[in-house]
Amino acid sequence: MTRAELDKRPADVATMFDSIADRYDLANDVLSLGQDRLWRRATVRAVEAYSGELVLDLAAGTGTSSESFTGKGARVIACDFSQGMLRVGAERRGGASRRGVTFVAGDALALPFNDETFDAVTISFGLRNVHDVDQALRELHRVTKVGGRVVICEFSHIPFGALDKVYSTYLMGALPRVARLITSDSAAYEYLSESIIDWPDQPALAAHMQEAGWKRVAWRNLTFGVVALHRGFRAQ
Ligand SMILES: C[S@@+](CC[C@H](N)C(=O)[O-])C[C@H]1O[C@@H](n2cnc3c(N)ncnc32)[C@H](O)[C@@H]1O
Repeated sequence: MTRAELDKRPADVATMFDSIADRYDLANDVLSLGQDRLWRRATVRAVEAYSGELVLDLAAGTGTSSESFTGKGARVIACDFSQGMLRVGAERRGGASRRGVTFVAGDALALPFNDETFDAVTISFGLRNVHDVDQALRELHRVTKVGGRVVICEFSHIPFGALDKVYSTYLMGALPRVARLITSDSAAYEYLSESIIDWPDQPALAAHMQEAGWKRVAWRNLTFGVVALHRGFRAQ
């Protein structure tokens, strides 16, 4: 069985993602009923990276989203601590540095970048898996230039009781069973469901961001709040 527990020990999380790396993107499409593509497009629009800008895509995994940030000429550093996810990403692109995206191994809790390096930092479906969320938010703030922005795309909570109940039933019942058919590893997806249910809601995550130093924090819900996009700015 390959799964992390909710204490999210870094070695367990990295091993779990190593083990599902090959079929990770296919599983996303199926389990989200294709919604993941809409969520990724919304994230790219929120980051709005322009030519000459440098973007950090943290917990980039196989780099599924990373290349879309280069659309207007920005360069992207895709950083992750799972060697398996990085390997699959680099193999698919024919190298670790291609078409404006460079893969770099690194831990969100101690990023291998100087202060004020990036114009924009973003993390999609990664923050929930990090052992110390507040430390990761501080590290993202540290490596962002003054005036730069953060965009966090993460599973969240549906603010309507009845709909949230239906969604929780899907998460705990059907999702791990379908995932087993695709990845032969339902354990990693049981962790996914539990970690989503355990994750702070939209206002609580915004409060964590403010504590880490981010200003003008705001969010918007996607697919009724299944996913939320949080944004903030570095002021000093
Ligand atoms: C669900 S995947 C998301 C991948 C990608 N961002 C996407 O949207 O498909 C979560 C990723 O977070 C990475 N991760 C978790 N904790 C991390 C940490 N402390 N430092 C760097 N990456 C981490 C995992 O290795 C995994 O690739």
